[in-house]
Amino acid sequence: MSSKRFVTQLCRGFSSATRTRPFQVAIDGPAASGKSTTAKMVAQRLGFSYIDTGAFYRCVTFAALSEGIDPSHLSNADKITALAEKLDIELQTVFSEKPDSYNRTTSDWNSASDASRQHQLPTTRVFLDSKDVSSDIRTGTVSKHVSAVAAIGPVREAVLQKVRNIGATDVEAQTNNGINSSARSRAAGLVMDGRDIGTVVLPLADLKVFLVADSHVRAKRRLQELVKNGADPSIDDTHLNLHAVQADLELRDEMDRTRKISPLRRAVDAMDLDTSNLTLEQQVDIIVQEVHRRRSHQKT
Ligand SMILES: Nc1ncnc2c1ncn2[C@@H]1O[C@H](COP(=O)(O)OP(=O)(O)O)[C@@H](O)[C@H]1O
Ligand SMILES: Nc1ccn([C@@H]2O[C@H](COP(=O)(O)OP(=O)(O)O)[C@@H](O)[C@H]2O)c(=O)n1
Repeated sequence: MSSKRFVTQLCRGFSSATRTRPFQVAIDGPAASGKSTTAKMVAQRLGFSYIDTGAFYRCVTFAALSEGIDPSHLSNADKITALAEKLDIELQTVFSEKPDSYNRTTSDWNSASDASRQHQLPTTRVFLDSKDVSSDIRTGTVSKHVSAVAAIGPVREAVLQKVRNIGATDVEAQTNNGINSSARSRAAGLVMDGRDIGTVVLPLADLKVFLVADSHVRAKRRLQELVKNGADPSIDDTHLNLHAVQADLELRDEMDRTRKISPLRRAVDAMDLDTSNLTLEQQVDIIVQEVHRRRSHQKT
């Protein structure tokens, strides 16, 4: 299918002109700007479903590397595309099912204990051909190669097809008012994060956010996260120092910004949000409040 036709279908699937479709929030931005953590928390607060599109590109990269295919060789593009088309990728986000946590405000959150906060954070597990690869896809090796994989046009089409299928399942479940503990059937809306969500995947999203943060701040946060998750430099080529992490993020951003197809770009109608001096809770509050504001306008 041609890229243009595919995107047209995707938009139709997610963006009919009627208000029966779920409210869509598109979050884009550079690496480690806080997209996925913020998106999950926004989804939890609002009872929306969540799709991490970066996880799809990471899965394809992990699968290619596992098969000994080097993504930095352009001649391997066909092999990587064939892999992308056949892989079965599933995301499972576990949300707190307590309805009151959807309405929690910053002051509630600040008064909660650390353990209780951690307990309430949603988590996403990623399954590749039914195997849990949530940690495998976050290694330094995968991060180093993922931008090359994401620059291959037919790989992007294969990923979009998979994202669209998941989104369509969400829409169907939401239309049927099915609410259960699965990430697939949370009513009312969808939050998706990535690099081209506001520009290509959900061009008619009800709210587009372009999340940025100073690259030094991003590197500090990413390094902390890698250490917390037990990154092991002996089995991974992660260089666990600030300078190397910052250089890796900046190189990936440059590749993502300058690729020909669906580059990382702020949508013209996106709201800018710089998280450098915000807490996670503050950035979530800002987005949740904006969703409430836009929804109340839509009702009137
Ligand atoms: N405002 C913030 N203050 C402190 N840490 C943050 C903030 N926003 C995000 N983080 C942390 O930064 C790291 C990177 O965020 P993440 O959501 O993974 O970014 P992205 O999805 O854009 O790569 C995570 O460990 C996250 O918890
Ligand atoms: N919509 C998307 C999402 C991710 N990607 C690619 O996938 C990579 C990994 O995305 P990610 O969101 O997991 O990366 P982090 O920002 O979490 O480090 C990005 O660097 C992009 O190359 C993309 O091209 N388009």
